Amino acid sequence: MTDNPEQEYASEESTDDPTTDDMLVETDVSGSVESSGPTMQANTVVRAENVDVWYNDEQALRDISLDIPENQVTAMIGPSGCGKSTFLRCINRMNDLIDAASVEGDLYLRGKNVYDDDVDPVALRRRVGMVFQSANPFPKSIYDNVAYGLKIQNKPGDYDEIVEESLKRAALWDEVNDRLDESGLELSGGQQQRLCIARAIAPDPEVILMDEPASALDPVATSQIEDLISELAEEYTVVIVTHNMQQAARISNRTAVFLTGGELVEFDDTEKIFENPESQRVEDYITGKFG
Ligand SMILES: Nc1ncnc2c1ncn2[C@@H]1O[C@H](COP(=O)(O)OP(=O)(O)OP(=O)(O)O)[C@@H](O)[C@H]1O
Repeated sequence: MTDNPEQEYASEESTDDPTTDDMLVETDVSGSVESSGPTMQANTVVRAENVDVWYNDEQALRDISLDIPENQVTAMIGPSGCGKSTFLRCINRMNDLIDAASVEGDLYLRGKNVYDDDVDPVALRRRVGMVFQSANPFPKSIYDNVAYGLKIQNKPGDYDEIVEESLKRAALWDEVNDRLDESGLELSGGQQQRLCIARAIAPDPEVILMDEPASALDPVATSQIEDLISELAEEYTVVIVTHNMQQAARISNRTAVFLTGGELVEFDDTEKIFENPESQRVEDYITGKFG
């Protein structure tokens, strides 16, 4: 346990030794839409129902309910401290790694409640990949950064092929294919972030969570990441937290607006949120009157 879930997540990934039980639970987590939860639209991948999160006595999220659709980019926006990252971390149970955090309510991945006792969070996180604000490649070669998750899971398959395909999908292959043995730490910031995206893609997750993935990058690298996110949504369901409203407007299909107090105030098509929001508070936020 730690106050730094990002660090814990990386070390957990790197030391994981999958068991047969993990694999069983993995099958459950990826089960059919009808598996054990509520009936939901066929294109709903993640459903939150009445989710509350506390850090000790402080409530960070209040009664959050929303459906995240498949093969789309869903953006989470809102002022600092309104709970966007906390919500993202509910989806792959990263909040389990924070001692002070407690989660109530239901969070389904394809109809299976990820907080059920029989769900192994490590198996869940193979299904729900994550990319963080600051690129965090392992101190290993470019190749090993991408292949590492496969190796520790003993995943069958042609690793060379998977590494190449993942780097291509992350729009990095052309820049690194002649130096796969070099350290991932020698890449530029934008390349490191694309390497982390390739690492997240390699185990073939269903959902990719991105927590401000471009906020530490220059405009050119940011634009590359934005293009990449739109392409990724053809294959994966992407959920992105961003402080940058223009970025949400550019790349997302749906936008959730969280406001101070951990409330989800509006969730709708991105165009509707930015052009004609229902809530005055959302309009004030979008137009920069506060936040
Ligand atoms: N590890 C933690 N321990 C205690 N409180 C926390 C922790 N992480 C977040 N919080 C609190 O929970 C609330 C929501 O934080 P969170 O980081 O989810 O918001 P956010 O909208 O993502 O903010 P930002 O945009 O600044 O990243 C804040 O009040 C924050 O102080």
